[in-house]
Amino acid sequence: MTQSLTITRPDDWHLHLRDGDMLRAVLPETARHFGRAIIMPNLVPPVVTGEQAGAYRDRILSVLPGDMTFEPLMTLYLTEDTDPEDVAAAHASGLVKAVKLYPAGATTNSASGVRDFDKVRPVLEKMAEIGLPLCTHGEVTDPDIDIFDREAVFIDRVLDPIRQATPGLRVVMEHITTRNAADYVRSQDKDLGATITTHHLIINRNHILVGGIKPHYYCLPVAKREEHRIALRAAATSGDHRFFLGTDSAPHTDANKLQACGCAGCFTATNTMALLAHVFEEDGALDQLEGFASKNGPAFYGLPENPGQITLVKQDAPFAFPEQIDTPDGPVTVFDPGFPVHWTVA
Ligand SMILES: NC(=O)N[C@@H](CC(=O)O)C(=O)O
Ligand SMILES: [Zn+2]
Ligand SMILES: [Zn+2]
Repeated sequence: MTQSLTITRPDDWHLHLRDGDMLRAVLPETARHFGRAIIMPNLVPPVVTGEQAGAYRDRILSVLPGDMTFEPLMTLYLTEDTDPEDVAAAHASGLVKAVKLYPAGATTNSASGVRDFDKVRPVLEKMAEIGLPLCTHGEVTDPDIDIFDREAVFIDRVLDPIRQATPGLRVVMEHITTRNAADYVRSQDKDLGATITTHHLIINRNHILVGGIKPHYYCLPVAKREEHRIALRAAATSGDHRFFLGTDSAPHTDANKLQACGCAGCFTATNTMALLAHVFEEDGALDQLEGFASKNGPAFYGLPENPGQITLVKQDAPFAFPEQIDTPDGPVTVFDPGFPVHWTVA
């Protein structure tokens, strides 16, 4: 029996498109289903100024296939040298929709990130004044802190102090992976939201480590215990408008994933909407999928919802997604949930 679900065209509030050949190869995977995406600025070198964000936006649009519509929502990479006036001008022109905080060394291409949070105080104050959201990679980098605790410690040591010191600053906790993060979001009555990835709704740390190491499940923040995955599922499917989809689809070639020191990132752009339909149905919450993927994000960012719709269809036979996307740099493996998926986007 075929079942179908039509929802407002979704957006992706946390996406890595990279640049050059990789950008050209992965952009259609997102633009096929999503109307817009918040584009992460962690290129090499990073997208720091408004001028750089404008040039990157042009490069994205120049490789968008002619039969697709897609709006890249640009972000700036926060450094200790970021100029508050440049940020304000990039926001005022409509180009930039958020500023991204990477603690230096926390993740892929974060070397130019922030070490001394006092140095970015003037930028944060300007952002609070003009209503420009801060997106955070919320992990401390202190070598003494266990990697599985780095998100929870970030909330206590960095995020909450920043928010207390900067009233009115709007923050999106990106790719949350713990019950602690979901609870923190729920405990705050304004100016705070969180994105949740597709893969963190599906895998826990056992999937990475049991029965042999699975590099394609390795991303940052690393997946945590099962109780945290369950807490994320509860948050995503609850209808609470503070939680919305940010896939963190992060393409790396297989050559860069499958080596002694492999890159962090799961590539989920291709099958995210099908996987989410599976997950939300499993939790008896298909009616909440549209809020999570298509409504809560625009509401947080103060943007209209997308005009179009997509239809998800459930078939009797499992749908075979491509295992890899070919790029001139080499293949990129598509996230494999490890179970048959009967949903697909019509
Ligand atoms: N999530 C990841 O594991 N990787 C991201 C960086 C990030 O979002 O932290 C990437 O750029 O590859
Ligand atoms: Zn991150
Ligand atoms: Zn990311």
